Amino acid sequence: MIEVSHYTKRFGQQTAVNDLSFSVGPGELFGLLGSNGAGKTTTIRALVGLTRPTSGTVRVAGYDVWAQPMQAKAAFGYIPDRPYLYGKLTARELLRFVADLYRVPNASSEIERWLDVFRLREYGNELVETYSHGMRQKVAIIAAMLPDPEVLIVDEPMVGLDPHAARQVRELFRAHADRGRAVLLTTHSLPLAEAVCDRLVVLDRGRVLGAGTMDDLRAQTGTAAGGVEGDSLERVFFRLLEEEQANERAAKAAAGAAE
Ligand SMILES: Nc1ncnc2c1ncn2[C@@H]1O[C@H](COP(=O)(O)OP(=O)(O)OP(=O)(O)O)[C@@H](O)[C@H]1O
Repeated sequence: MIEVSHYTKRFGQQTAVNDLSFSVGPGELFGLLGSNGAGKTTTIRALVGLTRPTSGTVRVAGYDVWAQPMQAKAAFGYIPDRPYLYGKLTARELLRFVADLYRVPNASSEIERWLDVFRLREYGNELVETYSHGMRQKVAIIAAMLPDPEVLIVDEPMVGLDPHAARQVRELFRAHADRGRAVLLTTHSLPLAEAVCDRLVVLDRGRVLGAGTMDDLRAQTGTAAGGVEGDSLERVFFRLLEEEQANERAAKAAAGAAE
């Protein structure tokens, strides 16, 4: 349902993402991890049609996001890390607007159900500009979920959410995937990624350091083979970064010796 094939994005001289390929199928919750500046948001922006790949292709629900933007955009919901919401609308008005755009069946009752889920019903007639950061985040999540999208694309979902809402959202994404949808999320929360993701890609400075299930990553970093089965994603993540740094030092030393 999501296919990223040899995606590369350059900004001037800088390569933000280099030859990234992965796919996310129905029923899968997929995590894109990496340090600051790794290329996560750049990848997400390509998937939702906000930035054009320098090379490679990105497809959502079978549609090339750049060649068939209307079809692709109808198939996914997007929760950005900094959502833009029309502040002069109330939450109900904004959600009604989204429901009309996507022709959501039983829109009124669906909107009320979602406002209930996030305990926003009593604030539903307040202007969004009066909302706290977390409340806006919840409205952005509802707006993406209302059309029940085949593909859900989420950039840093938990920022600003209280612990109760964060748990709800985690369960919501898992349940969405379990209903045969595809969910792609980026996060800095390794415990979150470990708890909900079926497969992961770890990026660093635009390159893939590791990819696969938790077991694949453990095998790749030698932590399972070394008898430390059950190693946390945090350990695996740091191991991948350490290995990358060691490889770079070795390459530099080899280059120095050759001069
Ligand atoms: N519009 C742009 N112009 C120039 N460089 C950019 C642009 N957008 C992103 N970059 C660069 O691309 C690289 C990857 O950035 P990106 O925002 O994708 O990282 P990220 O993994 O989402 O990081 P973070 O965890 O900090 O959000 C960074 O070095 C960033 O400076």
